[in-house]
This record gives sequence, C-alpha cells and structure tokens, in this order.
Amino acid sequence: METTTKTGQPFDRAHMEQLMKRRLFYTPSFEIYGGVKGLYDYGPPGCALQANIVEQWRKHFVLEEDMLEVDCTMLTPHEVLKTSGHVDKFADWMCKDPKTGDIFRADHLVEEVLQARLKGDKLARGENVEAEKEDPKKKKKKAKVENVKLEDSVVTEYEEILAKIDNYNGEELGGLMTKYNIKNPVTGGDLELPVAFNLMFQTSIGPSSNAPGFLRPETAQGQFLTFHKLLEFNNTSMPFASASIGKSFRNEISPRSGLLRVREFLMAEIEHFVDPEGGKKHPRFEEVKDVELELLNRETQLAGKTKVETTPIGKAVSSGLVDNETLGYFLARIQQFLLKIGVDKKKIRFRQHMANEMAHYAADCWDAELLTSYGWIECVGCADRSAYDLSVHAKKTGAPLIVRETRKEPLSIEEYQIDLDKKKFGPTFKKDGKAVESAIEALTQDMREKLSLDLKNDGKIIVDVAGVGDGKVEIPKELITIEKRTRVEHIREFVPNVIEPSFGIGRIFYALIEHLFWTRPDDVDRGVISFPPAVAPTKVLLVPLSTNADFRPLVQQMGRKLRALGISNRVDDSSASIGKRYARNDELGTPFGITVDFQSIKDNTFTLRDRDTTKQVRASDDEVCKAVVNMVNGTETWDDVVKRLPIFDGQEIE
Ligand SMILES: Nc1ncnc2c1ncn2[C@@H]1O[C@H](COP(=O)(O)OP(=O)(O)OP(=O)(O)O)[C@@H](O)[C@H]1O
Repeated sequence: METTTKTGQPFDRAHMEQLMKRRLFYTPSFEIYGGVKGLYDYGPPGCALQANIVEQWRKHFVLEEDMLEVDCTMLTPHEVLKTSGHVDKFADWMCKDPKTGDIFRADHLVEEVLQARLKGDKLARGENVEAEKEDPKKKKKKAKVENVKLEDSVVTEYEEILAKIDNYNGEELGGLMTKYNIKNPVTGGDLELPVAFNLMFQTSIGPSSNAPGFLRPETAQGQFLTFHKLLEFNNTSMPFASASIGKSFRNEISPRSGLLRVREFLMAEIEHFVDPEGGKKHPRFEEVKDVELELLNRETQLAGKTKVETTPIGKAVSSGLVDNETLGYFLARIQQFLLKIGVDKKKIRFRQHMANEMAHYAADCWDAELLTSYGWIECVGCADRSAYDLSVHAKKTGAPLIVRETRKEPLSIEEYQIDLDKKKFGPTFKKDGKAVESAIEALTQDMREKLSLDLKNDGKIIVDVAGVGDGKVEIPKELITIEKRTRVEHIREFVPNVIEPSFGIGRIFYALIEHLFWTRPDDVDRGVISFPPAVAPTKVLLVPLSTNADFRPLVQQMGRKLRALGISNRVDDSSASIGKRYARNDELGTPFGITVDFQSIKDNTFTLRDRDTTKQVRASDDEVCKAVVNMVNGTETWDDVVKRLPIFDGQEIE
C-alpha cells in the first residue's frame, strides 16, 4: 500500500529496511546459518528504542494508573492452557499443497490473491497502480498481478470479502477458495481445504517428559492465576489493574512483513478487573470523554466498507457502539500513548471485531490499527474478556478467583432451607450417608420447593442419589425438614470482568519507524527518523569540530555532564565532515547534536543542533544541558528553546 512521509513524499520501504539493517536496528536471527523465519534480533539502536517505548508505556499506564505489575513465567503447563481454551482453540487456518508441501495461511492467501486480481483489474482499466518495490527474490512466493479485467460485480464481491476477511472460519475460507478458484500462487497447483493449526509451541517441563507444557502465547494467563494474590495485595479493593511486559511465542503459519508477524515478540498487557454490575463504569472516564477516535464499526465492515467515523469516545460509549466506559477509557488512553511516542495521528484507527473474529473468550473487542506500507495493521488489541478466564480457572482448581465484598445494605433472601436430623440420618443410611447428604445439599431452590410439598403431602421425599441402590433414595419426614426462611446476606461474591489492552511492542516499534522515516529533499539518499526525544535511542550526538586533540577534554566533560543527567549520548570524533557525521546520526534518529569548536575552548559555549530543522543555538554548557533535559522530559520543545537561546548561524556545518 502506498503511504507518504511527513514531507508528502512516497514512503520508500526498501530504503527504510536497508537503513534498519545497516544501522543495526534489527536483523534476522541466526543469519549466518541461513536464518529462521519470524525470528529477529535487535541491535543497539533497536534495543534502546524498544526500552524507551516500554519505559513510556510504564509511565503512561503502570505509573499513571497505579497498576500492579507482575512478571510471570513464560513456560506454562498444559493444564493451564487447556483450561483457558488455548489448547483447543488458539489456531489459524492453514492449507497445504499436497504436491509441493507448500503451506499457506488460508485467510492471508485468499486476501493476497483477491488483492492481486483487483490490482490486475485496475491495470487492465488503465488506472494508476503503485509499483512493487519488493526484493525480486521474495516476489516469487506472492500472488501474481495479471493484467485481467474483472466484471464490475466481481470487483464489488472481492471488495466486500476483503473488508471482512478476518470474519471467515475454516469452512467459509475453503468455500471462498473453491468458488474463486484459488490455487497455490507459486505453482498454480491445487490446495487441500483449510485445517486448524494450533499456534502454540509445545515443550515438556523437566527431564521425564511427562509434564507437557507450552511457551505462553500471551502474558495474560499468568496475571489471571495470581488474581487472588493481587486482590489481597490491593487490600481487596476493586477495581484494579495488573500489567505485564514480556515475551510471547506463536508458531505463525507464515511469518511475513518483517517485524509485523514474528514467532517471538514482546507484549505489554493490562488486565483491568472490574465489577460486572453497574455498567463497567470507569472512575476516570470523564478525563477522556472528549478524545476523538477514528472508529470503524462492525456493521460498516459487514456491509463490505471501510469508512471510519470520527467520534468522541464519550459519544461512542453513550450510543452503545463501544460496549462500556472501561473499554472506552482504554481505547482513548491507547491513542494518547501512541501519539505520545510519535505515531502519526492520521495513521491510527480503531476497528471493531466481527463476531467470528473475536477470540474464544471475548465479549467485545476493538483493535488499534496503524497504517503502514503493508496496510492497516493491528498493533493493540483491546478486548472485554468478560469473566471467562477467572471463571474457568476457578472451576478447574477451586481457587477463590472471586471478589468478596461487604454489602452496603444487607440483602434479605427468601429461600428453602433443609435441616437433617443427623442423629437418625447416620444410622439409617450408614455408608451411603455422605452421598445422600451431598445430593440433598445440591438440590436447587425449585427442587426444594417441590420436595417441601411432597414432604407435607406424602410424609416422605424421594431424592436421586447416583450410585446408591437403584439411584432413588426415600427419606421419611422424621429425618428431614424443608422450610422457607429468610437469610440475610452481608457479603456479596462476584467474578470480576476483565478489560484487556494488549500491546505488541514489535509492531508498534515497526509502525512508528515507518511513520517517522523521511528524507531531506536535498539528500534523498540519507534517511532521517524523527523520533520524539523521549523515545529516541540516543538523545545527543557529541561532535568535536575536527580531530584536533584540544577538543577532547571538552567533549569528555560534556559527555560526563549529560550522563549524570541521565541523557544518553554518543561521540562521533571520526574524521568525516561534520555535516556527514550529523547525517549519519539523523539516520539513527538522534534528536540533538552538540558541537565542540574553538569558541567552546575560549568561553565554554556550545552549539546545540535540532535534527528536524537542522537549526542551531549557542549557549553555555549548563544552558545547553538544561535545554536538552527539558526537551527529553517534554517540558520544552525546540520552538521554545529557539525563543530563549541565541540562534547560531556563524558556521556552515551542514
Ligand atoms: N505474530 C505476531 N508478531 C508480532 N506481534 C504480534 C503477533 N501476534 C500478535 N501480536 C501482537 O500482540 C497483540 C495482541 O495479540 P492478539 O492475540 O490480539 O493478536 P491477534 O489478533 O492474534 O493478531 P493477528 O490477528 O494479527 O494474528 C497484537 O495486537 C499484536 O500487536
């Protein structure tokens, strides 16, 4: 998909990817062994950028909302993920070419083939179609674009299918493949119908190999399993949220699009636990209700369209489009976070999940999608997981994953209560006594009402007790009384619902770089990445004007001073021209440059250069450091700085 940079130029993915590789932002893992698809290593600027994104995330969510951060293990026993539903349902649809053994993810294949045919149709109609800039070696595996005109009605059908491509199950995808004659795009051979492929990596824990386990596919389960401990830690006060940052693993069928679909990735997840009664209100919703979001709702997609509506989140919640305040609150906060780290506002939208697309546990779900040259990509999922996870784990283990709350007003409940005459009960039923007693305790209120009448009318009741005699046990009125009484309940028990914003840090990392990458019109070969100072891998480049040894003490002094202030910096004292050295660091997204020149030796003043405008100011070391700290902390912008410090234009260094 063609996107543009901040200067309006077409975004050049090949250029950006080449820069990422050359400057070691990230690189394929095990490359000298030929690499493994979907696995990447991060180099120094990539590590620093990722750490800074995570730091901003912690500040924006964990600190601001007083969340309880946990770090749970990645190795998860089979039983946990069986209970959560992942063993049975965490799967994508894949189809195989029986002749070549090629494997495709079914929804991606249908999407790719239909998109290629639509592109071919445009070509045939003489419309402008963006040229592919992919590596020609990679192109082989892609669906071919052929110059073939389609019927208008077919174009509409294809567009409708693409708008709801995430909503099809395996059978429906198989139907589409048959109907539209979708084959192996490489060989044109027939494909088998889609089958489910579980995405979890299986392993065994311990040497005996009889304790099967998985690498976790999300961090969420660990948070659910510690819910009762966290509630206790939080002085049993609700609502509260836990948070976790850590690696997750998914054995993707066909990893592709660089960092966007990988097999190991960093996730940052929040589990916000909320009382299901009272409409899932959020105490801070007022603060965000006017935040406008671009919303693409379920109905629009089902109608085969992709039109977004700009809507204040307050309105989206009050109209019922977004299910509740807590979900709405987090959608707004997600957008605020993305903007803070530098994502382009014009390239964010929130897309509601369609019914089939929702994960097996979700009640409502919206994805924050970012526009990239690969199209709109889900970078944050925000789901209302209802009480699903806590309920299934509590049922399986008996752990109290519930909230017990003293009622403000005690609740009076009319109910049928049963008393047994224990003295007579034991001798009458002997070894079957326990089983009979349990069966009586399990009787529903409706059954108790009916049996109370039987007791009155017949002087006895018959109860079903599996495994005792013929399964029917008679109990005479001498052993039992059933009466309607009033019980006063002071404590309320409930299973909290969970709203879960789930961030894929790698996807955000990649989309952010695409949004911030551009080239200067006078030097199109050199990229610039306009990271906001807070997330930039390195904040300051220190450059002596030349290799003259007299500059060295001042460079060292400035480096020490910046480090003491917590500002990362790097020295480039190579013999390259100063303009070249700046350009090299524009590629790394370093926002500020400090030059040490002859004037610095005389009066301890330095020039401070802004990456985006290339403008400079000149001031004392203290003033320069203060300006940098303020800009990194976000209390000042470059525009503020140029208003209060003298502009420096005495030297042509660019
Ligand atoms: N294979 C992957 N590679 C990188 N990030 C991923 C991958 N799968 C999921 N994520 C990230 O984790 C977040 C939460 O995961 P979630 O289960 O909601 O994704 P998903 O709906 O399975 O994604 P998709 O439909 O794209 O496979 C996503 O929004 C995304 O940012």
